Amino acid sequence: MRKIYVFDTTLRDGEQSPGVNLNTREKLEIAYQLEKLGVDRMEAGFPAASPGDLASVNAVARAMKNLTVIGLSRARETDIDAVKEALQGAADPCIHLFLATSPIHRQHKLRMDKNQVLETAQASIRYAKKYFSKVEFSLEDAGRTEYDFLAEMVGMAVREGANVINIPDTVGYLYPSEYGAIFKFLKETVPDIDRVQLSTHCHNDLGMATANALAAIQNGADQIEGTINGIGERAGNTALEEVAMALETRSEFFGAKTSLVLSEISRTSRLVSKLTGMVVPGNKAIVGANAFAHESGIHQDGMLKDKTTYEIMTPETIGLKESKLVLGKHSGRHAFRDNLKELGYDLSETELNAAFARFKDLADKKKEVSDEDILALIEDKLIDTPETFSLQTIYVTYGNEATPTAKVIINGPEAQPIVADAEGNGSVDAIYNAIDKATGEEVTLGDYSIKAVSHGKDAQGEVHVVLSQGGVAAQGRGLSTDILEASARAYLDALNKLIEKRKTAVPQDQ
Ligand SMILES: CC(=O)SCCNC(=O)CCNC(=O)[C@H](O)C(C)(C)COP(=O)(O)OP(=O)(O)OC[C@H]1O[C@@H](n2cnc3c(N)ncnc32)[C@H](O)[C@@H]1OP(=O)(O)O
Ligand SMILES: CC(C)C(=O)C(=O)O
Ligand SMILES: [Mg+2]
Repeated sequence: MRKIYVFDTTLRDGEQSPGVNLNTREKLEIAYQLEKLGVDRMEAGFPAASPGDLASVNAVARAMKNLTVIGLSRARETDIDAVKEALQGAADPCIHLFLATSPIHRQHKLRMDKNQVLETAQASIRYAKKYFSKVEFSLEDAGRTEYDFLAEMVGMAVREGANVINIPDTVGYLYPSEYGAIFKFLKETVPDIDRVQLSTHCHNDLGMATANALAAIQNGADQIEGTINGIGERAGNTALEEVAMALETRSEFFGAKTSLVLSEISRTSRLVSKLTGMVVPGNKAIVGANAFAHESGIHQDGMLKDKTTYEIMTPETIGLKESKLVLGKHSGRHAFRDNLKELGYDLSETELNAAFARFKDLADKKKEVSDEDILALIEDKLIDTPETFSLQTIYVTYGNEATPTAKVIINGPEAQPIVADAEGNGSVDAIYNAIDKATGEEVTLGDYSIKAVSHGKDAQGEVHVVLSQGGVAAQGRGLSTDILEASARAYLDALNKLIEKRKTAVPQDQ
């Protein structure tokens, strides 16, 4: 299996993400985690950018004992001097020089012709070689550079003694077959190309950064440059975790592997997200919250029968505990039953069907149904009290400067539903006054409490009430994604229990 070297640039190109600014302490924290992840090379920053960046690169350089620490530099002596200063104390220092080679960059940005670019690059490699035994040279915007000029520049860098030559698709422009072809061309054309390592560095402007990096590997690249979570300039860089897992999962296809400690991927991703403030989208490959989560019934059924039906890699590989079967409106009975079993409930087929119907009702209202939601649904119905009164509908009118009013439609012992309306001190009070009117029951509200039983804006609210009547008290519980509905349900639940207690009460001896 061919080894692909991992060059992490989270601390340099990753930090170039708009809005991201890492201080020395944060850079060090990420660096230690990248070391655990097993990256071979780490670009710690761009020392000429600012005194702060120089200091951070130096702190990282001194801290890392088992890997190469790299500082970025333009093709300028002052930048190279800054890298020299920043990498003092590094166990294995390397300078990364770059100069753009494409016609667009030559003409508009550098305002240099081909010769000037060649000579500037050559002079900078020569200068850097005086101080560094390891030099990487990057042809910025190589992806949009003429083939013959690429070969000329790479040939020069090989002769000048660069150790690694990087061929970036700086603006994420190329299609994998085009990008791969450049590596093939250089391998076949440039004399002594085997004396250097070729490196891939891709950006994700058209969403092809990972595919392009893999195409480069297929065509002879020895090193992959990228960032954790794919952060970086504009749409970001190649996500290292994606390439590492593609090589791992399709090893027979690529015949190449990184030596990353894959089980550290998830932890590294979380840390980088936390410290950079760049949230990982739920659907992000490998490290997104949904990457190992399944919501639809047919997929969940497949997963329960055999995980390979819907997972091409295991969550354990990247350091996660397990896959998730998320219960939601697309889930089916298999996953629902499995979830109930995990929660300690083994329901009969009839009970399961009834519970499943209630679950689907709830799932229509909520994005995700949590274990707490399921428990609340099941336990509420396991202790079944006959319902003398049940809620059909409530309407509430509320305004902070108006008296709240409520109208309720209640199913009672008669065939015809009962309609009543009332005012109150607040919305809940108005609902309870309307229920009293509808049921004709006189009860006293002893206690009222409310809590959320799951999380988020669409959490279920659970209301507890205690009602009393003639010295007899009963508790009621109501559950809904709406707290006013939960309040009404709790009141009716307690009322039904009071009525049951009244029916079964042993008459007192006179
Ligand atoms: C593809 C990449 O990711 S490259 C890395 C990009 N990262 C960064 O730019 C972050 C750090 N950069 C900075 O802090 C600043 O740009 C500095 C300190 C490096 C330079 O700042 P300034 O001196 O004010 O120059 P400014 O950034 O405005 O312009 C860049 C200059 O560098 C030149 N330049 C650009 N690339 C190179 C290069 N590889 N080699 C030599 N000169 C270069 C530009 O032509 C321009 O030169 P000019 O001033 O003669 O027109
Ligand atoms: C500095 C170079 C390698 C770069 O980041 C790019 O070309 O994208
Ligand atoms: Mg880049």
